[in-house]
Amino acid sequence: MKLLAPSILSADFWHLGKQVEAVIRGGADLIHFDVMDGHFVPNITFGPVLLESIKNHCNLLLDAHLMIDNADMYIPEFVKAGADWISVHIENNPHIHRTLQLIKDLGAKAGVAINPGTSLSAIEEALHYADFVLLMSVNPGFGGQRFIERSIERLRRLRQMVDSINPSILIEIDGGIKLENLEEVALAGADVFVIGSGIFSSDNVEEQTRRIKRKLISLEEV
Ligand SMILES: O=C(CO)[C@H](O)[C@H](O)COP(=O)(O)O
Repeated sequence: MKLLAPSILSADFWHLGKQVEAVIRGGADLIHFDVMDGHFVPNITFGPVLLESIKNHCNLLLDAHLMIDNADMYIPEFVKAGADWISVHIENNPHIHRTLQLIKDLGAKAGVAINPGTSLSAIEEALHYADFVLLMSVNPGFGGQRFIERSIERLRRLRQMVDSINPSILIEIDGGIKLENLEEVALAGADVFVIGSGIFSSDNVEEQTRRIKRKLISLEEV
């Protein structure tokens, strides 16, 4: 199963509700939230209040990618606000077992996220207890960046690691994914596709979501 997770980071916030409705009609599986604190990454976005207001009008799973320091302190608030999936970074969460367990104990799916410059070996141990891995294919902080080509090779290696250590884990890829490189990324082993500018920069967000979702469905049969 290939899942589509539009990232609202690139949405038009004046029309946020309408844009979320458009991706739902277009076939999105999750809504992805890029939570940034201006410390771990050089940008500031939003917190649990925004998730909560969307949760109240949306039946899709909400996927919160926490690019923040002191994640343990905020995880309960994100779960309370309606986050179904939460990912935290290996780079600034040294007690990753405890943090992932906290997410699971609160009833959400727990993901470990990894930056392009971090060796995959850093998450090997966490694969035994995570529900998903979020592989960054750009340096986190901003939407609309170019896909880092080496991510394909990393994705292939991660697929092998996951298949041998814990095949139930889903691999989510995030950054620079467009309709044009979807096939290459899917064939390298991704299960969940976070797409921001590749959806929200379109004049027709609903149709663009539908095109991407159709492509993902066709790739499930490959
Ligand atoms: O995590 C992110 C940035 O830190 C974004 O989710 C990611 O970059 C998606 O945006 P785009 O599809 O435009 O690259």
